Order: sequence, then C-alpha cells, then structure tokens
Amino acid sequence: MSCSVNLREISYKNDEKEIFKNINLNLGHEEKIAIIGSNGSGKSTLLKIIAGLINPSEGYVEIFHSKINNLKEFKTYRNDIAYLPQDVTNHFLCPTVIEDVIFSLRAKGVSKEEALIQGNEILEELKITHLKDRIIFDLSGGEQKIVALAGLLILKPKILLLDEPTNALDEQSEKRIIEILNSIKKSMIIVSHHRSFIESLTSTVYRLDEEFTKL
Ligand SMILES: Nc1ncnc2c1ncn2[C@@H]1O[C@H](COP(=O)(O)OP(=O)(O)OP(=O)(O)O)[C@@H](O)[C@H]1O
Repeated sequence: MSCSVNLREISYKNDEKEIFKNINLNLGHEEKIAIIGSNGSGKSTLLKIIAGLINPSEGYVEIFHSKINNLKEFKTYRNDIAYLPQDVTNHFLCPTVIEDVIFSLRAKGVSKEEALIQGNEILEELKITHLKDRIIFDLSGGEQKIVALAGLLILKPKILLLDEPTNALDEQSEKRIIEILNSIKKSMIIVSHHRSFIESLTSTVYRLDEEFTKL
C-alpha cells in the first residue's frame, strides 16, 4: 500500500510521565482516519509529532516512506503537511481574512497579484468569499476554523492533520466542516471527540488510551 504517513513504535514521555508507547500506524494515500481517546491521553501530542513540531521519545515517523530522523528533516515535507491546531485563535498573523489566507504564499515569494487570485479561489471553494475583507477576530469560532483551513489549503498540502476541527462549533458549522472535509481528497488524520462527526468522514477509527487500538 502506498502510504503518506507511517508511525513506527512511537513513544512519548514528558518530564513527569509516559504519555503513550509503541504506537504503530499506517495512513494510506488519501485515506482519512480518526483518533479518539480520553482527555490527556496524548492525541494532540501525537499529532504534533506527526506534524514535525515535537520529537518522539522513541520510534520514528516516515513521510512518503522516508524515515524522519529529527525535526530538521521535516523541513523537506513542510509544504506537504498541514496542521490545524485545536485552538486557532493564536493561529492568525494578519488582520483580515484574505490577507491571512494568502500570507504563506506571499512568504514564499508569490506575487501579491497571483496570491490574491489563488486566495480568492480557495475562499470560493470553501464558500467563504463573503468573509474576505472581514477582521478575523470579529468572526465566529466556526468561521475562524474555516479561514484557518483556507490558509492551510492554499499551499496544497498532501496531508492534513486536524485537531478537534469541530470543537465548540454549532451544528450548522459542524455540517459545513464535514462537507468541506468530505470534498477534499487528501490524506487526513482527525482528532475528535465527536463520534457522529468522525463516522461521517472516516473509515477507520483508532482509540488512544492505555493502548492504541483500531476500533
Ligand atoms: N506543553 C506541555 N507541557 C507539559 N505537559 C503537557 C504539555 N502539553 C500536554 N501536556 C500533557 O501531556 C498529556 C497529553 O496531552 P494532550 O494534549 O496530547 O492530550 P489530548 O489527548 O489531546 O487531550 P484532550 O482530549 O484534552 O485535548 C497530558 O497529561 C497533558 O497534561
């Protein structure tokens, strides 16, 4: 099977305790999987390891079958992996929606004109063109999540890592996120407590508690 991500015997300990150990996982090409588990079981920590933000204590991550030995080596895959944190309020760098959505393209040296074309396309795709010139901090939690997602998708990543994408959203915003994620053909790992949300999106669910098990 062609895989986007493989986890090989991943363990993580912080100063105080062992959070999880010996996690193995294969995420196939354009496969969508979910991770559930109780509070503090380490789901966000695992996502951050896969995103290349923190090192595992033991084991390693493979991205497109290449072993990653340290965080520096993740650099090669920075554009391929997009990580949506649980709390997006500190995620934004610009005041308005369109400025923020095109920020990463501009940082890569894309001209303003071209970045705006691509930015407008992504807003249209996610059906949030009406938010284009709004101040991000005036938006609702659900709108902010979709704007943050737009800012990730503009770089055309191959792998999406989503931490509680429907956390604290009302039913309508949740439905919108499901629609969007269902329409995206990419490899995805979604951490969520929402069973109905997960079941409408993913074929495989893992539980992280004492053990890491496929349900
Ligand atoms: N920056 C940090 N410093 C110290 N301990 C941390 C830090 N981040 C997380 N932890 C601890 O690591 C453990 C796992 O946390 P993590 O956020 O990964 O769990 P989680 O399964 O995502 O939880 P939740 O479902 O509540 O979001 C917890 O015991 C938490 O207190």
